Amino acid sequence: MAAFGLEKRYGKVHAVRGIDLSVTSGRCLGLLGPNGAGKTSTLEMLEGLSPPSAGEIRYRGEALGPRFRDEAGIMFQHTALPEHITVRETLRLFSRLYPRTRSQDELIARCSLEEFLDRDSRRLSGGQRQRLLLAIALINDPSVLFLDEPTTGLDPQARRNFWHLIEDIKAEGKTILLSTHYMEEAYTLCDEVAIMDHGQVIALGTPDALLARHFSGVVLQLPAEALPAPESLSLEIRRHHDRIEIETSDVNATLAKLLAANIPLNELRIRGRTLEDLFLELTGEALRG
Ligand SMILES: Nc1ncnc2c1ncn2[C@@H]1O[C@H](COP(=O)(O)OP(=O)(O)OP(=O)(O)O)[C@@H](O)[C@H]1O
Repeated sequence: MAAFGLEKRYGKVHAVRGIDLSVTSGRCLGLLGPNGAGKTSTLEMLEGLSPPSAGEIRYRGEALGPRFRDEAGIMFQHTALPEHITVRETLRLFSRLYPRTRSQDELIARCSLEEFLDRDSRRLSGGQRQRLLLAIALINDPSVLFLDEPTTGLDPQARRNFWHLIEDIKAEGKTILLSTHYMEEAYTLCDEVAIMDHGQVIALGTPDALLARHFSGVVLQLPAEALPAPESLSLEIRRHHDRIEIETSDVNATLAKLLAANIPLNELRIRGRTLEDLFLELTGEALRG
């Protein structure tokens, strides 16, 4: 699936400003960016639900048509589920909408729905609801699956559980397009990421290649109070509210400087670079969750 010169305008709002994307069959592409970056607008165009203001979209070399609709599955960011019916009945209801469906038992097992099958779908926890919405998106056994911020609002454990389900679905060979503002989610699930900001793609590639292209070295973290006057050390330092971070590609030399200045290192931590750092590097702004 590919898109060229994609744009979306809502009146005066130019939400998507000319982006090119492609995802190969069986791979997972992540659209990553802060609130308002244009991820949902882009996904809705790729899903064939919202006409682009400019640009074109191709699926298996053709414009989006019946074949695409037959082979696509969508998990929306907000979905109203029918009320007063159980999870099992909800699945049955949605199954009737498709000529070809995956077996219910398989869907139930794939999305771990067993324990709440007979519960009213309004009584589900956040994680359970997302698993049901995922099952609904998989009913027609799609080749390409769209997930719009599937774990927003979930607690960390539920988010990780959901990631495992997506990994299993990926292993079935499905193509996945996913939007998220969680860098770790993109890093865990996506073969490629498109980092978006203000309606544009500002970086595109595999997570590791993007990090390697922009960074060398690691980040040393210390509590803010450990370095009362860090400026005097001529190190590359970034201040956060409770800690400072020192970027370095020569850990030995940096540690030697800190030791020479009698900086207490008991609480020193070392971390690698993340997609979060990359966003900060590219835009000068932290990602707003
Ligand atoms: N139907 C609409 N009418 C007018 N403006 C819209 C509409 N949908 C989105 N926008 C605007 O377009 C811009 C991009 O929104 P979009 O929802 O695509 O971003 P997003 O990256 O998905 O954000 P979020 O992470 O909050 O879902 C925002 O400024 C938003 O307010």
